[in-house]
Amino acid sequence: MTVLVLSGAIGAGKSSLTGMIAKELGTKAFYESVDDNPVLPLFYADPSKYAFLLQIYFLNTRFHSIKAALADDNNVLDRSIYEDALFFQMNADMGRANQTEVAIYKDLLANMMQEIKGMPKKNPDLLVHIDVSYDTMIKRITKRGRSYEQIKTDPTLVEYYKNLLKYYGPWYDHYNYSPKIRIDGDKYDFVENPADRKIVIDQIEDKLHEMGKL
Ligand SMILES: Nc1ncnc2c1ncn2[C@@H]1O[C@H](COP(=O)(O)OP(=O)(O)OP(=O)(O)O)[C@@H](O)[C@H]1O
Repeated sequence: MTVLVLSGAIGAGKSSLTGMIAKELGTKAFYESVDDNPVLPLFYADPSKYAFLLQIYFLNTRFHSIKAALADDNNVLDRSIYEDALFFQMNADMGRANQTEVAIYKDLLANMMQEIKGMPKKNPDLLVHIDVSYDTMIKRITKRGRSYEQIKTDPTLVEYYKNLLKYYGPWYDHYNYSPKIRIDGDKYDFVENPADRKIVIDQIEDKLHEMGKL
């Protein structure tokens, strides 16, 4: 039983790589559903009003998929629950949530994680983190074209995205729930280039071999 979890900034390619890993390893993919998230467009339009509600929404949906994934056999999840606290902390630091909201969120998250501790598997086996620069992130966000994420429509997102990348470095360094591997998302275009895809998949499989999971 092996559970992999992907992490990385907006547009890093987590969902695409999740599908590729699942296909290669013959495992089941769990996707965060973005397009039917009713709070996300509200949040982008008015972050201060909806930051807390958005976190509660994500916490709930991620808890659903994490429970299903950890109770089942070999799985790949396209986003880790551990990154949500990073997003919320950053939004709070930007003045979009108050300390009471942060405290309630952290308490609820800790309470939910206690429930996971009682499950057969408590943590993922491997975190696959995709590193991207600001330029790559913007290229992918533009290519994908979700209207509310575009910096052309909302120039304040430039600061939001740059800030997010600043939070991701220390977040990855401190992550210690499982072994981890870093993928260079600038160097390897695993979506468009089959040779790059093979290199990335090999890196992940080598890591799993090294861990005795393959
Ligand atoms: N905890 C969170 N707080 C605020 N916004 C979040 C949070 N989690 C995800 N988002 C937002 O949800 C959207 C989707 O995020 P995410 O990075 O998971 O998917 P994605 O952009 O499709 O990634 P990828 O291209 O790597 O698959 C983005 O607009 C992101 O800013």
